[in-house]
Amino acid sequence: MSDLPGIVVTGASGRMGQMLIKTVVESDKARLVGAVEREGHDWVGRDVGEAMGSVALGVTVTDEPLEAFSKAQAVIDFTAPAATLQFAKLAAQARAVHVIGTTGMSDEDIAQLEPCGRHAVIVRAGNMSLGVNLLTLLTQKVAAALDEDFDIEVIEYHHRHKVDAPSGTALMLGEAAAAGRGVALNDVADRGRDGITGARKRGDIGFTAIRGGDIIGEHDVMFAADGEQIVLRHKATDRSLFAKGALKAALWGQDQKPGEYDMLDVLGL
Ligand SMILES: NC(=O)c1ccc[n+]([C@@H]2O[C@H](COP(=O)([O-])OP(=O)(O)OC[C@H]3O[C@@H](n4cnc5c(N)ncnc54)[C@H](O)[C@@H]3O)[C@@H](O)[C@H]2O)c1
Ligand SMILES: O=C(O)C1=N[C@H](C(=O)O)CCC1
Repeated sequence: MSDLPGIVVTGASGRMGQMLIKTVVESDKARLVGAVEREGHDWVGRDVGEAMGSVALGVTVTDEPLEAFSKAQAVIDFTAPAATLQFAKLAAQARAVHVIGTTGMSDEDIAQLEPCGRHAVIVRAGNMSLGVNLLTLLTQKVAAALDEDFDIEVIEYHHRHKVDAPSGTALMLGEAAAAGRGVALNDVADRGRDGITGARKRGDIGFTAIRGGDIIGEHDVMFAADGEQIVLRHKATDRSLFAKGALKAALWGQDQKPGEYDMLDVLGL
């Protein structure tokens, strides 16, 4: 039996779930020990490789997360907020590193992770890519250098299936811009304009969400003043980017003390 860290992937049939399974199986630094789907899903009870239309991997998809987590060193979880909250408690119980890529979590949801982080390592980020995490630092720097003559707008573009807005990445970038300005994002965020909105309020950080086709994920941070604009942009062209970042976080988490971390910690940025 290999002593490589054992990984469970939740939401195994999802866009990210399948990409994560492929990434773990192809890695020589980890092994796949479990695949979890929701109760009633037609993949439950099937070999996950075969369910993905490929060769058998010897891992049967289960709807019993605790049983799967107890055999693992890490859980990689890109699912939905309610599932992630349940998985956080179970990963803490199993003392497994919990890598959370799920977005759309409310402030109340995020607060519920705190007790879990006392027992296990949690790494959570709305975007696991090096490029976006670097972009948060650049955004903070540019926002700090410019005054409120520059309106800040975060524009995000995603595929037609995405269910949450603004994207987790857009919120990370908004937080970074707010930090650069020395304000709390919740005090200045302008989300979802419609109708007679009135003119833009000075100092607001706006969010625009575009949904269509198969766009993997694109983000612009626009600083717009009279006579000039600066646009910082990240474009993801392959979902494996997020899966590779998540696996990196799961491995990094093996050597950390219980607590809540983000990708800046993992990447040492
Ligand atoms: N942080 C990042 O880098 C990053 C990158 C891409 C996507 N995401 C986020 O990951 C999440 C998933 O995205 P997706 O495109 O793969 O969505 P998806 O809808 O394709 O997959 C979600 C999967 O979760 C499963 N699921 C839901 N509830 C479950 C439960 N209780 N138990 C087990 N499985 C459950 C669903 O059945 C589905 O297979 C979204 O929140 C998305 O925004 C984050
Ligand atoms: O496909 C998605 O959904 C993505 N979600 C993340 C977000 O909300 O920012 C990262 C990009 C892809």
